[in-house]
This record gives sequence, structure tokens and C-alpha cells, in this order.
Amino acid sequence: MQELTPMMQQYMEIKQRVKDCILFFRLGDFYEMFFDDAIIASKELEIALTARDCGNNEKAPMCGVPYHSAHSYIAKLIEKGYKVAICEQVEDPKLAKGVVKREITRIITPGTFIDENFSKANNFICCVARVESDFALTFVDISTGEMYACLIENDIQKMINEISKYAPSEILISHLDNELYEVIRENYNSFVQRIEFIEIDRCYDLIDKQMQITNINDKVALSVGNLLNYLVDTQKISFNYIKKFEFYRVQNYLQIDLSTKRNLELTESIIARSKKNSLFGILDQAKTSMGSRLIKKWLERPLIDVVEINRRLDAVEELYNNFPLLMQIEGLLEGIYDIERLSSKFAYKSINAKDLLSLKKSIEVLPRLKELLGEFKSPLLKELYNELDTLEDVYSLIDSSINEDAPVGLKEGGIIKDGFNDHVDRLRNISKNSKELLIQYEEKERNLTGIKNLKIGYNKVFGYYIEVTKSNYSLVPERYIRKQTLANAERYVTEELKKLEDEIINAEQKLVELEYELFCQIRDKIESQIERIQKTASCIAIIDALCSFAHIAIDNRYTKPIVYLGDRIYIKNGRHPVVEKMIGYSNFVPNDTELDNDQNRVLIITGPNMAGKSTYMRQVALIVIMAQMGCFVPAEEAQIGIVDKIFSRIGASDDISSGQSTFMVEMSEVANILKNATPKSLIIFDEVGRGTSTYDGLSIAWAVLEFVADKSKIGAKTLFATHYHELTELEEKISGVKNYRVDVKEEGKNIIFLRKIVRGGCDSSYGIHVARLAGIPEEVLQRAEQILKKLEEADINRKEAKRLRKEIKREFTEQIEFFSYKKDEIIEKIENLDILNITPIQALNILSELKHEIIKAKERQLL
Ligand SMILES: Nc1ncnc2c1ncn2[C@@H]1O[C@H](COP(=O)(O)OP(=O)(O)OP(=O)(O)O)[C@@H](O)[C@H]1O
Repeated sequence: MQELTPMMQQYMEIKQRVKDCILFFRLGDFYEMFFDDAIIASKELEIALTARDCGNNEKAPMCGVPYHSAHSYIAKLIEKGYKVAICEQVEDPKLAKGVVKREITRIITPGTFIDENFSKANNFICCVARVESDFALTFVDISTGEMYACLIENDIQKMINEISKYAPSEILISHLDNELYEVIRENYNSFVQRIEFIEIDRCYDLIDKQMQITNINDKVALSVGNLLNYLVDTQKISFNYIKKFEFYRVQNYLQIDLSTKRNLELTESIIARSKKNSLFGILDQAKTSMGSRLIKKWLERPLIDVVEINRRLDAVEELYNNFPLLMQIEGLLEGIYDIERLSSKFAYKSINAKDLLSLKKSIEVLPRLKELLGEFKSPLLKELYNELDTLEDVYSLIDSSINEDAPVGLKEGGIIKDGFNDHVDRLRNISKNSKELLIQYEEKERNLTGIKNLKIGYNKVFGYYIEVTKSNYSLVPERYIRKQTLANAERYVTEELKKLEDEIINAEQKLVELEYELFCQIRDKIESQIERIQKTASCIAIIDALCSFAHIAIDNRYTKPIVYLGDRIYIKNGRHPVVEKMIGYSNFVPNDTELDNDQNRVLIITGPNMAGKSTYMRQVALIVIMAQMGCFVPAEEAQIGIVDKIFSRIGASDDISSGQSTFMVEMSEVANILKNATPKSLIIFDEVGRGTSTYDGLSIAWAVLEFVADKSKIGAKTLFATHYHELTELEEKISGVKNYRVDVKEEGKNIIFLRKIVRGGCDSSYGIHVARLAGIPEEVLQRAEQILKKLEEADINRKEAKRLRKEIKREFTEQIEFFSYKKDEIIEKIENLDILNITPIQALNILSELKHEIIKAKERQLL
């Protein structure tokens, strides 16, 4: 039996190590795939399938993609959920000629795939380590090198919530944790990798080696260490760019759960599922991608630290008040590239000359940016001024070395600037002016030897030579080496000429090699400054985010809120930042809000459909979030007492994928709120109880309201929109509950929405009016009016029966004081009454019967 070819043997051996990946096996200018990998790739990438002789009389299915365009093919496979292993040819001078060494250089997964154009919003990978009932989460954005970790104690929902903030493309968990695997799969579409976790000691070793992190506990170390180990394993690169590590506590930020984030359309609108028409869409006017990403992070994690919030607000205010300076700063920011992501390219050694030029262009504006920052007085802007490293050394290194029109490819030459390196200049000179150089050399030798007719020639046998005629032999110096004798002349070479020849012939190739070598040295030199570059990038991101806030405040007439450690939320003429943009500033009716933990704890908001209840409640939550991010708010005046958590239960959101009914989803969300809200929380309930029958819904809404309003249970600030007008009775019963309604004006069969919040309840839903507005046929509307009338009459009867029942009870308790004879009998009679199913007339009859008996009993007793 014949053996496999050495190349196929090598392939088989490498494939063994990456069985779960599609192996891109480098062969010259191509990556080839074989066997099943080839079959999958040819189908998924729509490329031709061929066959390759394996040497053992068998043929392997094969397909290939060119090395230079491999990135887009890899992207396609990753998008479809495959893992790709890259196997490169490695240069090893020790190996015999013709033997090629190959090794895996990178394993690419959804989380570790870096889009060359950086069009992916983020490249987060998350590692979840469960220890007992706690979850340690570590996130790394491998495109920027940012790493965050947090510990969530004993709360699966919170863990899910936290992961979703980062929307990681890949989640790593221990291969032993089946339960966690199920939970993660249920909640995310991300690629889940079950990996073999390394021991805690190795985690600490890695952490010590990669980053200077102290003060983390074993649980967090387990998650950070395993994430690092995974990166080392799959990426096989140096991770010195992952320096930005932050351990944060969830409770140190305003907590907004997943459904609230969705309900309030913080980062994407529900309908379009895009940034447009979301709060993020409004807030993000950043000039750099770094600024945009930071605004998103601030939006995901608004602050609760009053000092920090006010530092941001003061900085925004100063920028807001200095419009000309703001414009100048924004102008400079516009010229800055995504330095955070560029810095990660250093780690992958994938940086090219164009990237360095982008870096240079970005750094070029920093001295002026710093100068402008120097004009400000607010502490945060001053701090940024002090921290902004203008990286002059990096600038001059790139400026002096890299050609302005350098190509993207590193093996094409033309990268290094004239004057940076003598050798490059010389080689470039040679390759451009070889003829000229030979003439110069000829001239020089003529002068040195005094041989006037000395000339330089070329033949294929020994290359360039010096020819001297017979009459001048005596003048030939000793350093000339004779090569050929002709009839009337002799041909010589010199060491210098051979060197020159060597240079001329190999100049092009040598130049490319030397330029590449120098480029690598420059790249490594800059990489050694990566920490400084990243710090500068962070400063730029903050400046950009603050400018964006100032800019939108000017554009949209926002004001600076007073944020303090109190309980009161007072908003004068507040607006919904997104709705007002959609319908226009002048069309939006602003509204006031007064909430506190005392007399204005729970606001019950009634009003017809479409009146603007949801918009109003959302606007209050959004204004609080904006204020706690350090942003100005859409209001004439706002005082915001710090809120610790925002909850919402809005609308009917079916969760078909999880197999839960609308009502079930509604109730689980309500349960979550009742379990986690504190007196410092803000809750929005929009029509709780709507998903079930009227009486069930009303009773649930009633009980929920009582519970949140009760200071001994929760006592949170709450906005409660409802169509159950019965709930407005609670204003009388519970102190701190206030009724408000969104006003409308009735004009015949039509209503006019005034959009104004006023005190008091509303006793009509105007549902049929709204249906008319929506264009329901008149015939249907008239029928609906008839039915409504009947139902209302029935309702009046029900109310009357209720009143009578009450009367019976009252009468009975008054009378029972006076007698004991037949007492038990009478009680039994009353208890057995089918009180819910009697008409008012029957009730009256029973009442008089009872009265009669009681009177009789009294008489007996008196006798
Ligand atoms: N303050 C306002 N100024 C101007 N237009 C508003 C205002 N509030 C709401 N609107 C407009 O009214 C529409 C309906 O508002 P919203 O959905 O808040 O009503 P709703 O009372 O919650 O209705 P439903 O009870 O049917 O859910 C919004 O889409 C918006 O266009």
C-alpha cells in the first residue's frame, strides 16, 4: 500500500488538532481545504470543488481561496457559525531545502473575528464562570483591547441582563456546566463555546503575566484567567494591548433591566430594531467611533455617583457655553481615526503603512486639541487636558519614516520615506538610476587610474566589467582582477564593481525586504508605546462624548439638570427626546412631573387610548437616565434625586420563542419588579393586568399598586397608567397616591387630544372615539356604542347590588350587637346567601326578610 504524500501527512496531523474547525491550509498563494472541510466550504462559499491526489491512490476533495482575499471568505464562514483554523507556512532556515514547516497561527471564532473595516459594532467575548451560585463575568472587546469584569451574586436574571448589555458574539463557559449552557442557550443567539476551564493557579499566573491587575477575588480571577487562556490558545498573539481592565460593581451604576432597556428603546427602536429613533440615536453625535462606543457604554451604565455625574454635567455645560470652542474641538475630532481599534491591529501584527498614516493624522491634531482644552476650567475638562498625551514622539517617528502615499501591501516597497535610512536611499537610488551610477563609477575609475578610454561593459558570463585597451595596461592598478583577455584589450572586475552590480541587480528585491524590515521595527517601536496610545484614545473618547452631549443640548434646547442625593424628581415642561424629534419640537406638548417618596409616590395616570400616557411615563424615565449619564435633559427645568434602578412593565410583549404567553411574560416582569425594586427605584407600569380577564386584571393591578405604594413593602416612585378607572379610588385610600389624567376635549363624536397631564382621574376610555379616528366603519362603531350602553347599564346594576350587599352587612352588624337569640341561625342564613348572583330586587326582599327576623328575635329577647 502506498503512503500519503508528506504534505498530506502534515495536513492530516494538523487537522487532528483542530477537528472542530475548517482548516485553511496554506499552500503558496492559496489556502486549501480538504475532505469534509472542502465539501462544506465549497457549498457555503460557492466555490468549485476539485480533487487532490493523496499519494495513496486516493483522491481528496479539495477547494481553495486566494490568500489575499481570504478574509471575506473567512467572514462568510464565521457568519454561518463555523470556526476556522489558519495554518501558515513558517520559515525555518534550519529545515532542509524543500521541506516546509506549517503551524496553526490562529483560530477564528465569531468572537475573535475582527472585521477588517471595523464595521462590526463590537467584538466582545464573554467568559462566564459560575462558582456556587455566583457568576463572575469577564468581557473583552478584542478589537479595542478593553476588558471588564464583574461579579453577580446569586441572581441568574441579573447575569443574563449584564451579558446582554455587551451583546457578545461569543460566550465561553465551562464544558462541565450543562445547566448554565441551557440558560445561556435559552437567552442568547451568541456562539457558545464550552471550554475546559484551567485551574485557578494558572489563571493567576496568566493574569500576572498579561496584566497588572490586583484586588480581584478567586471567582473573578477564574473568569478573567480562562478568558485570557482562551485568547492565548486561539489567537496566538501577544496581548499587551489588553491593558484596559476594569472591575466594576453592577450596583454602582443605575440598573436597567433588559425589558426596560427594550421598552424605553434605549439603544435600538422596537420597530426598526436600529439605532435610529432610539435614545442612543439622539445622544450619539460623536465625531469618532471611540466617542460613539463610549456614549453607548454610558447609556448602558448610567451613574449613581452624584459627584461623578456633576463632573460630567459641569464639563458639558462649559462646552455648551463656549460654542465657538466646541465647534473647533469637533472639527479636530472629525479628523481622528479609530485609534482604539488601530491599537489592536498591532497585537495581530496586521497593521499596515496606511494604518500608521491614519494614526499620524490622528495624532497631528492633538497639540491643538490640548491647547483648546486648556481654555476650560471645569474639573473633568482640566483633568482631560492634563491626561491627554499628544504623542509627539510617535508622530515624528511615523512622519519621518512612512511615505505619504505608501501602499497597503507591505511587500510592495514604497513604504519608507526618502532620507529616513541611508541604505534605503541608496538602494532606491540604485534601482532608479543604475545607468547613471555606472557612468559615475566609470568616470571615477578614469580619474583614479588616468586611463582616459576606460569603459564599463556587460556580458552574460561575468556581468559588469572594466575594459582597458592594450596601450594602457601599465596603468591598471593592482586591485583590478583580470577576467578576460581580448586581442586589443583586457577585461577586469573590481570588488566595488561587483558590489555595485550586486546592488543593481538585486536592488528592487533588497529594497522591498529592507523596507519591510524597517517597517516592522517602526511598528514594534510604536507598539511599545501602546499603553500611552490607548490612554490618549480613552481621553479622546471622553472629550468626544462630552462634546456630543453639549452639541445635542444646543440643537434640541436641553437644560442642565440638578442631580442630587435627594428623593424628589421634579421636571418642568419635560419632553420625550425621541418623540419630539419625530413630530417636531413645536408640536410636542411638554408636561410637568412631581415625584417623591412621600406625598407624590405613586401617580395613577388615566386617559383615553392614544392620549399620550406611555409617552409621558417613558419621558420621565428617559430624563432620569439622561441626567444620570451626565447629559442635559429635554425640559425647562429638572431636579433629579438619584435613582438606583429603573423598571418598566409596558405593553404586551409576547415571548413566543420561549413559549410563554403574553400574560405569563407580563406577570414574570411584574414579579421581577416587586422582588427587586427599592424605595430609590423608579417604576413604570403601563396597563398592568390587561392581559387577562377584567376582574382578575383589576384585582392584580390593585394589589400590585398597593404593594409598591406601601412604604413597608417597597414605597418606590411609581408611574401607573391604567384603563381601570376603579384604581383612582386608591387616591382616597393610600397616602402618597395621586391621580392624573391626560386631558382631552370632546367635540360631538370626536375627541381632541390635548396631551396635557392634569390632576384628577378620567372616567372614560374614549375607546370608540379612538376607533373612529382609526377609520373603523361607522356601522361597527354604532354597534359598539349599543353594546357599550348595555354593558354600562349592567354595570350600574352590578354597582347597585354591591351597594345593597354592603347595606345588608352594615345593618346586620348594627343589629347583632343587641341580641343573642337565634344569632347563629341568622349568621348562617346570611353566609349562605348567593350574594353575587342576586338582583337588586331579590336583595331588597332578603333584606326585609332579615330585618323581619331580627325584629322578631329582638322582641323574643326582650320578653
Ligand atoms: N406630549 C405629547 N405631545 C405631542 N404628541 C404626543 C405627546 N404624547 C404623545 N403624543 C403622540 O401621541 C401618540 C400616542 O401616545 P401614547 O402611545 O403615549 O398614548 P397612550 O395614552 O399610551 O395610548 P394607549 O393607551 O393606546 O397605549 C404618540 O405616538 C405621539 O405621537
